[in-house]
Amino acid sequence: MTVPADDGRAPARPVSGAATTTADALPHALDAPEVARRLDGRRPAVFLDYDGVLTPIVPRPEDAIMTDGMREILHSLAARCPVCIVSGRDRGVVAELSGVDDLVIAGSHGFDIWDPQRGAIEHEASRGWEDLVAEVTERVRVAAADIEGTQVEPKHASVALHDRHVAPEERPRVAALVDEVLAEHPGELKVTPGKFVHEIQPKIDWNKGKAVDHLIGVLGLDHPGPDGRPTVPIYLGDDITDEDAFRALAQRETPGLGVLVIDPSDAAGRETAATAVLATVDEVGRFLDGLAR
Ligand SMILES: O=P(O)(O)OC[C@H]1O[C@H](O[C@H]2O[C@H](CO)[C@@H](O)[C@H](O)[C@H]2O)[C@H](O)[C@@H](O)[C@@H]1O
Repeated sequence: MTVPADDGRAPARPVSGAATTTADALPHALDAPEVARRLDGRRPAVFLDYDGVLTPIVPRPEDAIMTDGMREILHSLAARCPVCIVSGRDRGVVAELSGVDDLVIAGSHGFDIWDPQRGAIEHEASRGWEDLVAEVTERVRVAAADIEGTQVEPKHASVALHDRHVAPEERPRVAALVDEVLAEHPGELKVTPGKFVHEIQPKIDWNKGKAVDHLIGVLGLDHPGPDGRPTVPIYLGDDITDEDAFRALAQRETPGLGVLVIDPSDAAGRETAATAVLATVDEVGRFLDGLAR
């Protein structure tokens, strides 16, 4: 078991509680008998990460625009089963970049959940951290201005400090800034890892996994669907933060299905609680298209 460091930095590998393996040992979701077996006779409820799953990773966050084709696949799937997007981004940004405003979106790593039918979905971590996040966002914005190439993304319940365009030799300065900010707020903040991004969040026991479990309860997805078939939750994600959701599904009484989207060349080094893998956003489209039929 890897225990989180006490400085708020997330562990590099998933904390146990669900069995993990390296991604190169997992079957491919498009032809895995295990996936077919778990879906057989069941209605899927599909939870989807955004960046790296519904859109490829691109150099600038604002350019991750979902294709019309993926939007059609999502709508066709949503006509047959529940579909929710669960993103580290703000939900308004997800709606704008995806062009989707009629699905449940859990934004800000699941802190901010909106259902077009029910409105805001409240939970135990819905509020109480606003002043802290505003203060930290301003602190990071001012300090990062001195480090060329950084991009600060203010968000509803966190601030993302991107360093993709920072010279490699300057990146330790970005990490040092994050450490400084954490040290200024002992016990109040955590930083979750991402792809060339440090996500500084309130240190609250809430994450994508808790959000998915909460949604399953609120949306009644732990009961059979209208056609009487039992529901099986499926989560597709690519990041370390998505491991919380894979674990949450693996630990359910009737386990759900986690699908890790990962370039095969990175798979040997990635420990995961997922059940199967896909390699690209195109394969995600084919997998969802198959579920939609
Ligand atoms: O949970 P997600 O929906 O996967 O969001 C994770 C973060 O994605 C975005 O950053 C990442 O994707 C960008 C676009 O491809 C890329 O330029 C960046 O380097 C990546 O870190 C987003 O900007 C973050 O706010 C999300 O938390």
